[in-house]
Amino acid sequence: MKPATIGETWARMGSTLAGLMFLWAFIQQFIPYEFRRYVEKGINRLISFTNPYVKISIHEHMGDGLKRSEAYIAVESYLSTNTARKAKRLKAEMGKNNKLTLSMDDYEKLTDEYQGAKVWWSLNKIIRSGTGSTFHNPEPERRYYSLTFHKRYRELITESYLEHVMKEGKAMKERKRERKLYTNSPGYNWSSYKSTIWSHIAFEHPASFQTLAINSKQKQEIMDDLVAFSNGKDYYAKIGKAWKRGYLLYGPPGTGKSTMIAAMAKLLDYDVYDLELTAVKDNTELRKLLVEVTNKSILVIEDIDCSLDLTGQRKNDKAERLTEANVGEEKKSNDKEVKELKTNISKVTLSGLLNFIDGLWSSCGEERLIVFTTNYVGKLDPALIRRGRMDKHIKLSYCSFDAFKVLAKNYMGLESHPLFDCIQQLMNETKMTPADVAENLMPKSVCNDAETCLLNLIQALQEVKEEIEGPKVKENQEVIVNDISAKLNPSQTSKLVDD
Ligand SMILES: Nc1ncnc2c1ncn2[C@@H]1O[C@H](COP(=O)(O)OP(=O)(O)OP(=O)(O)O)[C@@H](O)[C@H]1O
Ligand SMILES: [Mg+2]
Repeated sequence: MKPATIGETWARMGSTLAGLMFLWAFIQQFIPYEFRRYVEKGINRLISFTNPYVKISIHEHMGDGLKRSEAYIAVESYLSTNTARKAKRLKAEMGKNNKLTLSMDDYEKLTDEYQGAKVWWSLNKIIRSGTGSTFHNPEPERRYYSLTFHKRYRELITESYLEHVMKEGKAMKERKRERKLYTNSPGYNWSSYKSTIWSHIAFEHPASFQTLAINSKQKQEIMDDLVAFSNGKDYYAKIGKAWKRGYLLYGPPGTGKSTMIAAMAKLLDYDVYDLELTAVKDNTELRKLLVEVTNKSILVIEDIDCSLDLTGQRKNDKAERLTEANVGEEKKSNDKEVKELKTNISKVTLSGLLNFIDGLWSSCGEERLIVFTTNYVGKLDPALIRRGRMDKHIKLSYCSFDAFKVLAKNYMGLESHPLFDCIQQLMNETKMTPADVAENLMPKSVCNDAETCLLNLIQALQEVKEEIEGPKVKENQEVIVNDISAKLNPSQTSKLVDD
């Protein structure tokens, strides 16, 4: 008799195993559970002994289940390039620049080849039943990728292919990354199987350092500082400091503090975490939030003077007043309000915040900027803003002529105009925020041209000056403006005076 080939032997063993499995499936319903488990274990051992394939699982959530595993995310990105070409069932999601990104659908399989070795990837999920699911909180699903390959490639796959997948996947993720704006919104559902306690949207703010209207020297200095920080990994390691930097932006409302944060995020391609401190219950919750902040990000606390002590203090004061007035008819409603006020007071303390910015917790994660904004720098506790915590203090002030030129270029495409001299003179004598200047430069109707916008601005500047110095200024200024206007456009000569 002719000896069987290796292929035939495998085929025979496979069909015998399949027959045994079928038989087992039929008889197991008549066998007690304990015994069934024992037999199943034996069958699995037998299969793994005869099966020449190795399987590696990469789960989406590891350990405490809060954070998505980096390995899973890298595999997801790595496979996404193959997915569009090879997979038959795909999932589509809106990605960067409103482009659809495709990824494998659940239970789909893909093949890949690496240095002559063929591997199979599949996306599977485990559904945890019995956790009391509802319509709004469905059963939690745990996804995982399975990688299958022949055991003769074990070394190649575990030592080289997986490293290649991680490296390529991370690089692809970086290329496709879209910036995100995170918030710890108070109405957020803190369900245990959400992957993060922050909620986010895509961050597509149009502001950049090119459009930011501040003194050009100050702008260059800030940009250089930011770029040096983002390239400073080795430097921070050398000096033994956590790779983070604090910025305090202060100045009157409408001087561009929030706009600058958007410009910083665009320059460095960082995510923004907008921390609403008053919505954080206590220091423990603060720590939880901060541990979740990813690298390459800006953690922002806006209006820091209103966020911490002061708000808590004001609420405390009101609660105390209401408690004192607890007599007669009002007692019941006051009691309710006191209770509400007391439960809503954030128990985050200054020391809790400082501990995070500067203490041991500050070293978790790297390449992070922390930005505080305030209108009243004098109200802040000096401990909070001392150098080392807030390394760079940036004052944003009223609109200078230099800053006005940036706005004129952004809003009207103008680099020079005869009216600029008059505006420069007025700007030296008055104070107007960039937000107000920008508003005056916006056309108020479709037929408004650049010159009308500039005249509007001059009028607004005159009004501000008049408030400071009295009406005599206006008369003098009108003469100057009308002279220029008459030269520019005789038909509009008396526009300002008529207005
Ligand atoms: N320096 C600036 N450069 C360009 N635009 C500016 C600047 N300052 C203000 N603006 C414009 O004014 C608007 C308000 O500015 P922004 O919100 O950045 O001010 P802010 O300093 O954060 O104010 P607040 O203290 O009230 O939060 C922005 O939408 C922006 O268009
Ligand atoms: Mg702001």
